[in-house]
Amino acid sequence: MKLTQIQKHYGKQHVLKNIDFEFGESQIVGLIGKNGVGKTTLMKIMNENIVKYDGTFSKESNTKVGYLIENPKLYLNKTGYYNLNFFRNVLGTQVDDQYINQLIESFGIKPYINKKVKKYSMGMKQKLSIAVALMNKPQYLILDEPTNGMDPDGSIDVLKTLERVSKELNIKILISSHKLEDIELICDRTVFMKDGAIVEDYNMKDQSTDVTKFTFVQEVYNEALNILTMKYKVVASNKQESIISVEALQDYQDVLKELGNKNIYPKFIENNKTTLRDQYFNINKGVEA
Ligand SMILES: Nc1ncnc2c1ncn2[C@@H]1O[C@H](COP(=O)(O)OP(=O)(O)OP(=O)(O)O)[C@@H](O)[C@H]1O
Repeated sequence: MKLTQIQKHYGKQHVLKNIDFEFGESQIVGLIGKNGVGKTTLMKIMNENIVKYDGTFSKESNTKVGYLIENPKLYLNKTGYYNLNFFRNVLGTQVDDQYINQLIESFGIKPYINKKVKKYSMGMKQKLSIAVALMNKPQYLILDEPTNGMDPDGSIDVLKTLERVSKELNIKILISSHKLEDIELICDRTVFMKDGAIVEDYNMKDQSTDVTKFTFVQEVYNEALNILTMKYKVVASNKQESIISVEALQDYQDVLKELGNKNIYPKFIENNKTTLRDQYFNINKGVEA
């Protein structure tokens, strides 16, 4: 699944600006940003709910996407099992009972699957809604703020369930949130949005590692990123500030040569430690979302 140079306008409002995004190796990607930065719009392009935009969105043939973007549509007067079965029939998917049972196991909803949904807690409803979103056996799942309005315990339960489901069913998940702690808990990569643009792409496995941070002039940023990505492990990249961090380098001779061959000379190079929280506060200038 790949988005290239996506632009979206609503009237005069420029809502998405030059978005490039690909899942790559990551299993769970967090999309973080304040209200109104364009997270939902981006997700609706990925589930093909929005089809009018500039740029390209492509996915491998036969790729299916499950999603939970707007409020879940569950039949509250019916049981959890009825809901799963109903949506299987509505969608006309070919999934068998074994798949439904696997969902029930993976989501840990067996103890109350035969109870009416109106008796469920918010977290239980949310887990059922996400199970419904997987009824088409997708390879990708897109979730817009799945823990919105939940207390911390409920949120952790839903997130840990998602982590398990992602592994057991081998599904890649994109999850938006404005809560940093949600993202830190389960995501292996975080994409930060600000004012309709992706301003940082952060590999969570590399949290707190030593990095070598390059600052460039804006004009060469894209080319510098290409060169560095080919030869080095890019840990974080910030297009807006034209900063690229790679896994710490002992000396800079080789990298300066690589860049110099293309007439690219960094403005600054420094060795640093970086964490998700640092990145987040850097982007939002110390203001919590
Ligand atoms: N259908 C629409 N028509 C006009 N403007 C829209 C429409 N949908 C979204 N917008 C505007 O586009 C901007 C981005 O909205 P979007 O819902 O994508 O942001 P978001 O990051 O998901 O925010 P939130 O966290 O509040 O859901 C907002 O200013 C919003 O008002």
